[in-house]
Order: sequence, then C-alpha cells, then structure tokens
Amino acid sequence: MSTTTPPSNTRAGGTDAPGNPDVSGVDLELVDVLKRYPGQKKPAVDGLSLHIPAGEIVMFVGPSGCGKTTSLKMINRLIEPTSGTISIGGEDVRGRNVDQLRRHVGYVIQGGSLFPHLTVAQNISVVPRLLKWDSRRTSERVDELLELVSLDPAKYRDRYPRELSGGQQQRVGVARGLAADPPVILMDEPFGAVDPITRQRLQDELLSIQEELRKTIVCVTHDIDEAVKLGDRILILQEGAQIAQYDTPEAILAAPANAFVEDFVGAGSTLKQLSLSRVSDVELVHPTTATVGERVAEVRARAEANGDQAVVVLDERRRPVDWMWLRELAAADTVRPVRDDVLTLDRRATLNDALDMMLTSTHGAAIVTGRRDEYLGVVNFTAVTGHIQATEQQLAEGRAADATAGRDDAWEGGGA
Ligand SMILES: Nc1ncnc2c1ncn2[C@@H]1O[C@H](COP(=O)(O)OP(=O)(O)OP(=O)(O)O)[C@@H](O)[C@H]1O
Repeated sequence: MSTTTPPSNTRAGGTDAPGNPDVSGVDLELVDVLKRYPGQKKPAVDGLSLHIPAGEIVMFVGPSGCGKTTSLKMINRLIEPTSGTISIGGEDVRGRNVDQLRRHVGYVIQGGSLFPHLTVAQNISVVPRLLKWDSRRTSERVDELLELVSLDPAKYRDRYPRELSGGQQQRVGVARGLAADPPVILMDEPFGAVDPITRQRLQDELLSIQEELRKTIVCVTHDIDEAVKLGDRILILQEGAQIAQYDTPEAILAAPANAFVEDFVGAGSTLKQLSLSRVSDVELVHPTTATVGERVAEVRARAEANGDQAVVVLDERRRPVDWMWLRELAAADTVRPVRDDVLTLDRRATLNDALDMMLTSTHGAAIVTGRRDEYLGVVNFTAVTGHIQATEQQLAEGRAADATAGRDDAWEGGGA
C-alpha cells in the first residue's frame, strides 16, 4: 500500500530537498500500521499510512479516542504496532534497540513530566548522561538549551520543578526533549496544561526554535487553532486513525475534504483565517519610544509632538520593558519602568493571539518583538481589522473567479 504524501508545503520551505544542510530532521514513514489492543474488537489504529517530510511540523488532530496518541507512541515504540512498518530516516524502527531509539527521538508531554527530585539541569541531562557525555559537554548543553527556551541558566539551572511555574516546567520539558539533538521530536499535547497567554508564548518559542533547528516534529493536539498555527501540515484523523485529510492548514481551511473535516475545523470562516495570519503580515505602528534612564522632559516633548499619551520603554538592548502613560513618567526625572511584566507578542504570533492580547491590554494594542526580543513596533485593532477586510475581499474575489471558471468549464464541456 502506498503512503499518503501531502502536496508540497508552503511554510517550512518545502522546496528543500532531503539532505539540505539547514534541516536537521529526517523523514518519517508509516506504512499500513495497525494497532489492536488486547481484548479490543476494533483496532485503535487501522492501517495508517503516512509520509512526514524531514524538517516539518505535522500536527495530529481528531476526536477523542481516534488513535492520535497510539499513532504517536508507535513511532518511538512506547507502543508496539501489531503490524505494519515505521521507519525513521529510512530505517525500520524494529531494527533498532528500543533504548537507543528513544534516545534519538525526543519526547515531550503535557506539563513537562519532570522528575520532581532532580534539578532542572539534572532533568535536562537525563539523555546526555545515558549517552555518556562528559560533564562539561553536558553542562554546556544544559545552559545552551535553557537559553533557547528563554530561561536564564544562572537563575533556573539548580531549581527543582516545584520551584517553577507551569509554563517554565513546560519549557524545561521542551529543553529535555531537545537535549541530545534528536532529529525527530514527538509531542503529546505539550501546551495543554498552561494558561492561554503562556501557551501562546510557548507556541511562539517552539516556532522560533524550529526556525533555527528544522527538526521533524510530530505533535498531538486537541486544539485546531494550535494545529493551524504550528503545523506545516495537519493530519485530521477519524476513528481507527483513518485519515480524513492531510494537508497544509491553508488548504484544509480553504477546502475541507468532507463534512467531517468541515465540522471539525469549523467552517473556513474569515475568523479562522486569523489563525493563519501572523503579526508580521500586518503593518505595525510606531508610537514614541523611550530608553531606560533617558530624561523625562525630552521623552515627554517627543510624545507630545507625536500626539501620544503613552511611550514604549526599551532597555539598552532595545527590548521592551514597560509601556508607560505620560502621567506615570512624571514621578521621576529620568525614565524608570514601573512594571516588570510587560506583555509582548512575538512577530510569529497569529492575529488571533494579537486580538486576545489587545483585549487584555489597557492600551488596546500589543507590543511586537522580533529576534532576541528586540522591539519592532505595535499592532493595533485598525491593522487587524484592515487585514480581515483585505482577506475577506481576497476570498470573495477568489470565489467569484472560481465561479466564472466553473461556468467557462461547463461551457467548454457543453460545446465539446
Ligand atoms: N492500553 C490500552 N488498552 C486498550 N485500549 C486502549 C489502550 N490505549 C488506548 N486504547 C483505546 O484505543 C483508542 C485510541 O486511543 P488513543 O489514546 O490513541 O486516542 P487519542 O485520539 O489519542 O485520544 P485522546 O484525544 O482522548 O487522548 C481508544 O478507543 C482507546 O480507548
């Protein structure tokens, strides 16, 4: 039986040939994979065939009990298939020693599932230790990974999981999954246990990490918006892990394959398109900025000249640290931030995320950052609604063009 290969991908640079040096992931192939649990009449996974291209994120979604987790866990043999073949980088997983296989396939689950009696550094070093890395290499790797998941190594290395927030535990879980630089990472509901804002940040971080590392990532989620945001492709499964559709998020939203998919994703409405559009797709505005330590009188003059009531305060590395109203600045001669928890959006965040954040912000807009948290500008409602209108117009024009083409086809067909 041939495996399902989706059409070429638009987001992850699908033009990359295998072996592209930027891609550290490898291909995954499932051929006619079946899993029947003892005592069950119907197989949980009934003949799943699937090709997952190297360096891409594929999201598994589908109703509860359809076989997502079973399919995922068969890839690293946490569950053994009843029949069928799974290969990683062209190599049949059954030919590999199970321990060795699991050390080369990262695995991240909900909540991070850290060992409570080990420190953050020890948790991240579990696989490097099994691989017998020396202590210097291991500790350098731990610090590198903590930086990658935005945790200050000096502050967090020696903490215990109970001394971390849910989002921080999840970050350490991701770092642990990446520790030995595996080409494939499996994730099962990785961000299911954290609040919406933290989840959005973790998703943005994953996209940023993936931009750099280009692993092959397979991720199970219940959240279709998460699938649309993170996935280069989405696999929508029905009971028995039957493929309802396997395609890019854009293609699935534009043309659901059947009524099941349509129900599952919710009709491809304009609002869903907000999960496809990134903050980097809209034009940012540029309110007055100030640098910590700058003279307030100068900042105030600039803001008044621009007609701004508030200024975005940046640190010496141009990272936003506060968004202060002019009246708050008046308390001192030089600019001093009054909060330490300014909310920012990564440029990869979706417009859905942006709307969520704007609704909770007293400024009715959101600060956008790029590489290394550097300030880029601000996204506001006008930019988002402008984008929705433009998208709606494009969709309407597309539908009108399709209808015209349909009539032309019918005409040609009729004349033949
Ligand atoms: N160890 C097991 N023994 C027997 N049946 C099992 C076992 N694990 C899972 N199943 C059954 O296999 C089917 C698929 O389960 P699986 O956990 O893969 O689904 P899922 O899509 O990941 O579900 P959810 O979204 O609820 O986590 C379900 O009907 C489930 O009850």
